[in-house]
Amino acid sequence: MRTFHLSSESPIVSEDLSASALAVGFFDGIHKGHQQVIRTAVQQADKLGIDTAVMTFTPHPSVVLNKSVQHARYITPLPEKERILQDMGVDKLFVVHFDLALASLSPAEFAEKFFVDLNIRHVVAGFDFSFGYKGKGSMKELPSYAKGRFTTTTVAKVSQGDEKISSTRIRGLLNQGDMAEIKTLLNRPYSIQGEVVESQTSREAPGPPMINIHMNEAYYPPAFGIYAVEVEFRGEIHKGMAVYSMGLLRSEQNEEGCLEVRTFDSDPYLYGEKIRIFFHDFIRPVIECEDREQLMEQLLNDERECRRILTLL
Ligand SMILES: Cc1cc2nc3c(=O)[nH]c(=O)nc-3n(C[C@H](O)[C@H](O)[C@H](O)COP(=O)(O)O)c2cc1C
Ligand SMILES: Nc1ncnc2c1ncn2[C@@H]1O[C@H](COP(=O)(O)OP(=O)(O)OP(=O)(O)O)[C@@H](O)[C@H]1O
Repeated sequence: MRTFHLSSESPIVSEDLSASALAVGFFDGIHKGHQQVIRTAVQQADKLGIDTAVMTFTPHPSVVLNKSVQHARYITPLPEKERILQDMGVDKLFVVHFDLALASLSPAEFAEKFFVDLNIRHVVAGFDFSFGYKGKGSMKELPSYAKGRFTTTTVAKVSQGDEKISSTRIRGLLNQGDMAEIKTLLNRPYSIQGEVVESQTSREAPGPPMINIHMNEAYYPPAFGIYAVEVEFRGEIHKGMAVYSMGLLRSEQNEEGCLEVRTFDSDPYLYGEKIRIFFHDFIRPVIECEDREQLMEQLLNDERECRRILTLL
């Protein structure tokens, strides 16, 4: 997959682009609804014998348009999106810089610059996709801008439990730490990749060493708490538990949050390595421990509970 960075000032990439079927939207999370849109583009591309492309935007429009809730952190920051889209068989990813100039393009201008000029022959989006100045363009009018130069497919609403699956819904579940429900909406566990910044035996916690991870600020953070996780490093998956907290005993508490994990059956020295944490379930909120004994007992209970959950996967 190739990634192309575009903006309203430089919309056309310098080379002649091969024809594509395009899925368009912000796609934060690449949840089941998004997957349906992207899979439809893959099917259309196969039918037409052309490439599959996805168009996303950066940053989130809410940031540029100064909305009351601004999404500057993502369920899937750009590198995660690239990884997932590559696995879905996408050939080209267009990352369009979202700024006020882009937001002021009329729907017709947007369709000219970002569909026709990029050699898009088919456009797929969901029932609620809007584009162009004040979001005035919709899938209903898109064929009138296409003037026969591309065809369109509108994907019907994908719901779960009578409610639309959306990035907003998943952000709400991350605020509650409801990783089990998130897994059903994403069709995969929520995961983050981070670098190990400390790999040591904790003064307080019993058992194998804690691994402290730097969680990139671009990720939308989960609720503080203890989670049953799988950890991927050096090409292998290990069962374990994670605590996401303000930095429990540290003298400087960190508003951004600290992520520590402990794997049950291995304790390699991972300093500086990139590892991936898959969040499967919420175990409990962070509690204030009176003494080392209470913490040790709590951690043994947590480990038992995590092992039970992870065995059922
Ligand atoms: C899965 C897990 C859960 C934890 N939960 C708590 C907790 O609820 N309360 C607490 O005070 N410490 C808890 N700890 C311990 C702290 O996260 C931390 O490792 C310990 O306080 C040592 O901190 P230090 O590295 O600053 O010395 C937990 C550790 C692990 C591995
Ligand atoms: N549940 C869904 N069913 C069908 N299409 C969807 C669904 N969710 C999103 N889409 C489509 O996927 C594309 C990307 O949508 P977008 O990024 O706005 O997702 P969203 O989950 O609705 O986000 P948000 O909650 O932030 O509004 C758009 O074409 C949109 O219409």
